[in-house]
Amino acid sequence: MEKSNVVLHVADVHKRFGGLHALADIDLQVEEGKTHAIIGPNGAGKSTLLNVIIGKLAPTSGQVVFDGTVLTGRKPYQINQLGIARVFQTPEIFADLSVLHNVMIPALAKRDGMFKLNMLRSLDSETGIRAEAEHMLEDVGMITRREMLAGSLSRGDKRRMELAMCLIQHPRLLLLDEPTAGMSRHDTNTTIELLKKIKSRGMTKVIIEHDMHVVFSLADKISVLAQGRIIADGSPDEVRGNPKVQEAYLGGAH
Ligand SMILES: Nc1ncnc2c1ncn2[C@@H]1O[C@H](COP(=O)(O)OP(=O)(O)OP(=O)(O)O)[C@@H](O)[C@H]1O
Repeated sequence: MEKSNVVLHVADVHKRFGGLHALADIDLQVEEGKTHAIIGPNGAGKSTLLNVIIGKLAPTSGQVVFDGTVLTGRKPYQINQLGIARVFQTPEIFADLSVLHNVMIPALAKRDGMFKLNMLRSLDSETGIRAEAEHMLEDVGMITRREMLAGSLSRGDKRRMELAMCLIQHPRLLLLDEPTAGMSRHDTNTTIELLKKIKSRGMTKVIIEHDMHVVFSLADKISVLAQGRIIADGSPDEVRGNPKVQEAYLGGAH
């Protein structure tokens, strides 16, 4: 029996790419309202695991269960509709549209069941969703940039906009793939504060991150992947003191 506060359960997942066992025996339980970090050296399998969760990759065996619903076999947009949003390592945005319109599109897509091209024509008449998008942009500190073209934003601002694009969907689970990659220390700290603010609202988060400052600032629980296996699982203090983790990092690229 699964504990009732487990909202995401990756159960006995394996993923093979030909002869490569990229994920082996993965059992991961993410509790409601917590921030769960997945860390590990380069090539450990972190992105593969995230892609299995969001339905971009099918596991070779095992399954992913979200709030009692089996995700395995569903398409990424169906998984998104169940309340899982992902902030990508490389933001997926409409470069030629304004920041405000970019944030409105996921809300329209959620309301209508999927993205349709004719949504782009009706953006200006959607006053309710516009107001909500403005609210989200206030939240992420981007309201003054709402009329800028998304393609002209700095990398840090693109990521903030993308976070607003996720938040407007009111996901139950937010997946963050290296949310501070390529950011300056100042932008990284602003993002940490922003993510802490979201945490205080009770949203569950799974975060993949290389920057240990970010991981230890945010995570309630950490799972450490090395060569496709979870080698340690626990609170930040437990993981920090674990000799297997130190060995994996010393032996790896970090
Ligand atoms: N589509 C694929 N086909 C074949 N091998 C793949 C594929 N995707 C990933 N791999 C391999 O699977 C292993 C895990 O890769 P993955 O990208 O999940 O690691 P990661 O922990 O996210 O690494 P990084 O920190 O460098 O992003 C690597 O050896 C990688 O080369």
